[in-house]
Amino acid sequence: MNKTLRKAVIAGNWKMNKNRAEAKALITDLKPLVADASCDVVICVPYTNLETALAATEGTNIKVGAENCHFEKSGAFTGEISADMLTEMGVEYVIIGHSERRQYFGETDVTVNKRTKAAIAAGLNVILCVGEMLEDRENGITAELVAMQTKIALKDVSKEELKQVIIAYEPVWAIGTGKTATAEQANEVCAIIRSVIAQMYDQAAADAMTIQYGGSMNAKNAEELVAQPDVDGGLIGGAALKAEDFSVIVKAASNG
Ligand SMILES: O=C(CO)COP(=O)(O)O
Repeated sequence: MNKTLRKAVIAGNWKMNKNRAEAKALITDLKPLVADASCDVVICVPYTNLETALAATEGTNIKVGAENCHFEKSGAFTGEISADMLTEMGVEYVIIGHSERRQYFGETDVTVNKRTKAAIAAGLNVILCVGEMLEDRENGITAELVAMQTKIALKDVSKEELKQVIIAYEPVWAIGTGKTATAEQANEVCAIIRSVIAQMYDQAAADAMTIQYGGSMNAKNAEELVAQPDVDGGLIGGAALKAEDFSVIVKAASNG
């Protein structure tokens, strides 16, 4: 399996953090620090910061993403945002199926699949999140669960469309807890996801698939994680809110 076949992607997930002034300041600090990155750099920000982030990153190597989108094109869906609304603004990425959406907002594998397909159809790049809860890991069903999440999320997504998808493996027990998966654990599950892609599509598609790790990745542990053969970068929460820390992770992925 040749890691050089795919590009590492470091994506920040700001979650529900930063007002517009803070967003602008963070991006201003970040720009020079990641300007020479050889991996892709993405920041996924709250809807209210998208316009600010797009303006602040113009002409740079930093791409902008949203943290979710709805599966319908328009209609009576109070509080939702469609994929077309995002692309119209110039947004290029969207996170779909984050565990916080699944845990707190009733997101299911089926709605993750619908949102993934809608985002792809609109031309967005999808960061598709999968990952087990601590209980699942303790019950020894991590591989089965993550395989199922991946298969349902990608139902009816063609091999061509798959090029618009990045998968983020985020063990729920490692998110925001300071408890990182070991490099071996992260690599093991990323490799399982890759084998699911090989089964669903083919080996070439699996080899080309960017699979990130996410969950308490920080400036200290990033290097070891992104050096793993099946880990192609990361989806970063807390550490993405600090320009210096995020840039250290970007540098680690540029070398890894
Ligand atoms: O959920 C995450 C990224 O989507 C990870 O969050 P933390 O890096 O804060 O653990």
